Amino acid sequence: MAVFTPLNADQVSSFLERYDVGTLDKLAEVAGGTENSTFFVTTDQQRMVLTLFEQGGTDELPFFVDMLDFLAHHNLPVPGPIADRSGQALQTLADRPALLFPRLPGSSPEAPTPAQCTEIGRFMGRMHQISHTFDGQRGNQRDHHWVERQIPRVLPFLSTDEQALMTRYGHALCDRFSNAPALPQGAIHGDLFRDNSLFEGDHLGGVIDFYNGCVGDFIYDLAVLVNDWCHTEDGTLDEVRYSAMINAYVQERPVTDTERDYWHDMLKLTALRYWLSRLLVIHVDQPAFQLTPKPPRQFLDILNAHYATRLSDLP
Ligand SMILES: Nc1ncnc2c1ncn2[C@@H]1O[C@H](COP(=O)(O)OP(=O)(O)O)[C@@H](O)[C@H]1O
Ligand SMILES: N[C@@H](CCOP(=O)(O)O)C(=O)O
Repeated sequence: MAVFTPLNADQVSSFLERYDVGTLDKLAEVAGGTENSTFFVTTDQQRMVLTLFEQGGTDELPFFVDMLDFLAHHNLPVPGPIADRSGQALQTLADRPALLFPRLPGSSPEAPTPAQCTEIGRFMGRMHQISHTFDGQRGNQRDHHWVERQIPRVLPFLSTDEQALMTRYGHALCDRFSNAPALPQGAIHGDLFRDNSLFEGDHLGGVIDFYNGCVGDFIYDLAVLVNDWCHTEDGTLDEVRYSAMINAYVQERPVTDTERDYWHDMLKLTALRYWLSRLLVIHVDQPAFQLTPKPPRQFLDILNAHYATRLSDLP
């Protein structure tokens, strides 16, 4: 997908005059964006990314700015938004809210190595370890309450077998989490798929796309990570990647007994969350822009894999 709102070099040059970042050398549209318009901006001083926000709900942008600032100040490899000369990060450009970020190095892994799984597990453990002190407020918009509300919206589009599975799994999981004690919480990424990470070899260059970021259950974040990073093409789960990831995670943030108790159901709940969100994009809440939809089936396979084979417990 190309950008939704094109910009020319004059517009960006005068935009950059608000900042202390040098003068424009090169402007390039980023083809891979799915929700926003993204540009690589290079000046005589630095490499940056400019994002124009195309979706509604921009009143939540200050939360994302605060969260990224917080994480960047704790030396995590995330793009802390660049502020203008008056200290303001959030701007307007071409009638869209706009943010300028440092451009982080690397590319997203397709088949992560165990060493990359160790790195990303360590990143998430460190992020969670510090993030219980983050005081921003935004609840998890894709938790079990959301799952429960969305199930009836997609059922009409499923086969009889899939309807039965979604109803059975959905009710069991939502029931379990509705009656759960409070799980440890803090700032979480909420969508740390491989395509939101950048690696140079086995070194983590950075983590991007925090727009599902919120204050939520730490093991929700970890389960999203495991489901995307540790499944193979045929939907089976790779124990080598999994062990590398969770062992690195618990070295940074030890988990509690309650988290261990809920872990396997959290893996299932988050698989169901993506089966649902991908179905919604195709059948119910089609985006304003034409996108190539991601396959919902992948997450049904992961969900079934969790019911068929229990991964090892959290250390
Ligand atoms: N800070 C960054 N550093 C390097 N590349 C980035 C950065 N932010 C975004 N990108 C690149 O831009 C692409 C689209 O950005 P993303 O925030 O994921 O947009 P969208 O929300 O539209 O999917 C990413 O896949 C990545 O290649
Ligand atoms: N990583 C997700 C896309 C983002 O999820 P959403 O619920 O914010 O649409 C995926 O691969 O489906």
